[in-house]
Amino acid sequence: MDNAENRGRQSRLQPPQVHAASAITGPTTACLQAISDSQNNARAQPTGIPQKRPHKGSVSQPEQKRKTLAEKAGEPLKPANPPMNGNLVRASSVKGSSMTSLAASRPPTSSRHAPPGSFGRSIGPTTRPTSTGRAPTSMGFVSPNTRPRGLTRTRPATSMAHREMEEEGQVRSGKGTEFPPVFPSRIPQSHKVRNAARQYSVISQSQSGIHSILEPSKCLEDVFLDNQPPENVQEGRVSDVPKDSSLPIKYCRDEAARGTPSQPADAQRPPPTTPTTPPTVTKFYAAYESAKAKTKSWSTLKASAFRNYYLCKDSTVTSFTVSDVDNRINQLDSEVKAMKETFDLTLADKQNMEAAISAEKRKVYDLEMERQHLMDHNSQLKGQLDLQRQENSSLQQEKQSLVFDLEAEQRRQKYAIEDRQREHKHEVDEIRHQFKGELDRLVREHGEALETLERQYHSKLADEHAQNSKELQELRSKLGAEQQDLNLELLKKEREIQEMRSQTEVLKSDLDREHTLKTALQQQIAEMTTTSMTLEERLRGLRAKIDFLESDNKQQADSFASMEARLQEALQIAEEARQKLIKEETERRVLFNKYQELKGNIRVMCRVRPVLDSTEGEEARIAFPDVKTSSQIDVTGPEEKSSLGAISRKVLPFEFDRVFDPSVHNEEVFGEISQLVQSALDGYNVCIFCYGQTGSGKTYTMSSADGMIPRATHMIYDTITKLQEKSWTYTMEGSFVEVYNEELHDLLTPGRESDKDSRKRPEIRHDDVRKQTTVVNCKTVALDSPERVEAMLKQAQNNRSVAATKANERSSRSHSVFILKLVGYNSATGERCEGTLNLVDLAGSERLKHSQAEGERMRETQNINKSLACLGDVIEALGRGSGHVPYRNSRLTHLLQYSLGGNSKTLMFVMVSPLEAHLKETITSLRFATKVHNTHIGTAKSTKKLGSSTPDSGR
Ligand SMILES: Nc1ncnc2c1ncn2[C@@H]1O[C@H](COP(=O)(O)OP(=O)(O)OP(=O)(O)O)[C@@H](O)[C@H]1O
Repeated sequence: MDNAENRGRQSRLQPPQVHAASAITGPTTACLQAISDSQNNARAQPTGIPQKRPHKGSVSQPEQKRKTLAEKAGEPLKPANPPMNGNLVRASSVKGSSMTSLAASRPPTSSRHAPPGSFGRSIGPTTRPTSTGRAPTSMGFVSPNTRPRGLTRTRPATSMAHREMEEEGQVRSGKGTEFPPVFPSRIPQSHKVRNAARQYSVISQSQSGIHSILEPSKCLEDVFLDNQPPENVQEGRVSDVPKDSSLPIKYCRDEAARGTPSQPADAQRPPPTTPTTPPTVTKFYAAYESAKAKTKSWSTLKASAFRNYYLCKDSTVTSFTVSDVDNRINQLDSEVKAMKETFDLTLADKQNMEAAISAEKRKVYDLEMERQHLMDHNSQLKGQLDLQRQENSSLQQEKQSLVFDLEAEQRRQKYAIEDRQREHKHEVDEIRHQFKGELDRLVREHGEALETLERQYHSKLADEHAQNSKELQELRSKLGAEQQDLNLELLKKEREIQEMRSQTEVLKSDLDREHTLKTALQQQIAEMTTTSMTLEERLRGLRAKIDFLESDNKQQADSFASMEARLQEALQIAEEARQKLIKEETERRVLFNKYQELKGNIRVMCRVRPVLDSTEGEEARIAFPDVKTSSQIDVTGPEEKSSLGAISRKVLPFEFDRVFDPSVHNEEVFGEISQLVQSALDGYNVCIFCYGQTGSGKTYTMSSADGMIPRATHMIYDTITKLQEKSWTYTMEGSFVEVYNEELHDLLTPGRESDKDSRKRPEIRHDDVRKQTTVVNCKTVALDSPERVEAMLKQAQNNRSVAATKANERSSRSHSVFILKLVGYNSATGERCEGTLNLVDLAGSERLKHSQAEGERMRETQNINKSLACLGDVIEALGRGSGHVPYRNSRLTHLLQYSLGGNSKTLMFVMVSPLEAHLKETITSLRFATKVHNTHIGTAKSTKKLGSSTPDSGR
């Protein structure tokens, strides 16, 4: 359609009559206005929807005679068909549904104005609320681009279609609801083609599922703008149009199409815009044009045959082709068949859609029911809430009233309490006042009574006091006299005690002196006895002389005087002799020490024990060749095999300070060491130790009943006793310790408590000034009698035995040291001396090389090896005169530090087993002893070397 033509036609449109317009209901007016706006604004916005058309197999129905606008206006208004409810509108957008089917499926009771809360309310054309925004509906008809509307404007029934078109524009022009084909003969070919194209599009799209209610409106708009629309087709929404609608707008169009004068509308309307032909339409237009050429004659014939309408003044039929009627009829029949098929398909679609609609309806119904149920529930809840609120408010009011009551009660109670307090205060004041008076009275009475009683008691007390004082005075005087007597007696006794003490002291000193003098006098007496005897002889001679000289007295007196002088001379000589003796004792000590030094500070002696019984095994070949000096021992060594296979045994000679054969007893042995014990008494540190393998006789030599220790102590007692004559007094203290695994243990502490508590373990302390060693945490026994020494040795032996029981042969694996401290004082000369005698029983030396011990035994062996090696190192260092002597390398040498060097004297006994089985150990011990012996200092023997071995005759 060209624009000029449209414009011309539109200009002929008459505005609706006022009365007719007034008869239109609100929505209809709004619909008209929307249509008008739509047409004026853009042709692309369709406003008309074709009326429901019957489709009963025929292509078209003969049109009813149309009434003019005036005729229509003259008719009474028919009641409008029920407006399309939401279901219908929604159904219009369902794929494949047609307007006819929609109209048919519309429920007869549906109302355009659905009740509030119904589903239709959300989409129906009801009056909108005066709001600027439109609430979205459940069906989603509201577009975000919805244009603003007037506040009071009624929503037209076709507004949905208009909005859809506004939103989607011409893009969706090819879509739409299927509607029956229209073949108006008065429609220009272009419109026919367009309608055919739309029809085709509708059919095809209905099958493809794309459908819209808007498209028919546009199609009709395109058609009816230029031509009269068929009856029952109304501009606007389908749902708004009744079946036999005769709305003024249609007649306006009719009038305009027929040229009936009408109100000029061009002045009020903007010129319509040229519609844009969609590409689909263009395509089908071309197809239709080609088909038109073929069916032109048929169309003409059809028009003449079926529709006299085509023979009107506007008819363009110019010729008729009669000869091809049958053919055309056949074609028509085929077309009709095709159309029938199309309608059948449409009907099927319709049924499908109806089923879908009914399903949706059910859903809607269910939703509606659910919503209704929810609303009911909500209303119930609301009711409950209201009830609760009412209850709450009533409770609040009740609470408020209670609060008021409570406050009032509190106030009342407060006032009552205050009143009570006041009353109580008054009462208390009154009572206090009364009691105060009463109290004052009672106090007064009490004071008076007290005063009376006090006076009475004072007088009584004064009497008693006087009496007591008198008695006390008497007693005091009595006690004073007694005390005085006692004091005097005490003083007397004290004086007597003092006198007794002084007398005792005097007697003691006299006794000492007498004791001293007694010895001297005994000598003097002896001398005097001799002298006396001589004198007696002389006296007898003198008596004879007296007898002879009886007559000569003077001669006798001279003789007595000379005798007196001789006696005095003898006494003087005795005193001089005593002084000389003391002096000689001191000189002896010096000379003895020098002698010991000349003999050497370290001496080595060898002792071979006897074979105890025959079960001990074969006896080794040990010889003692030097019978005179007894200083050599020859040991026949083990068998040796020469390169020629000859077996020989070497004789190994060893020479020491003294060698004791098995026949020598402890007494003789002690005779050799007694000089060293004397050195200890003289104030020297002496160390005597026994070295040798287990069972070689170390303990026997040292600690047996007649061993070195008891003999030394006995000798010391004897010497001390003798020295007392020379004004020497001695104190003697003994201690017995054991060195086991490089730890000191006290053998005199019962139970070995020191082993349990490390704080009580014996510790070595050296006094570098006095050159003395002290063992702290160690029991020291004052040995004031030989019995104490024996008891001490017994206890030490017991303790060591206990340990030996627990640790198996403990005595063989520990060093025992008997320490005897000797402190002497010479009261005559004031000399003082302090010496120590150490008697050491070393652990068995055989473990040095041949032990295969493990674990605890290995530790013991290592400690024994270490201590014995350290002892050898110390002795070697002393022999070399080394500035540093490694005393601290072992606990044993540390303990014996001041008994192994300096002015100390050391004696080593090397003990030898006589058995052949112990030969190796014997030779080892003798070699070690020789090494020590060769380190002698200041002795000629120290330079002695071992003599060459004399080969024994082979077997
Ligand atoms: N000169 C001797 N005369 C007689 N018997 C002796 C003599 N020497 C040792 N005996 C005996 O030999 C045995 C072993 O002696 P003793 O226990 O003194 O050896 P030991 O070297 O001290 O051993 P251990 O190292 O195990 O203490 C003892 O029975 C002892 O009485």
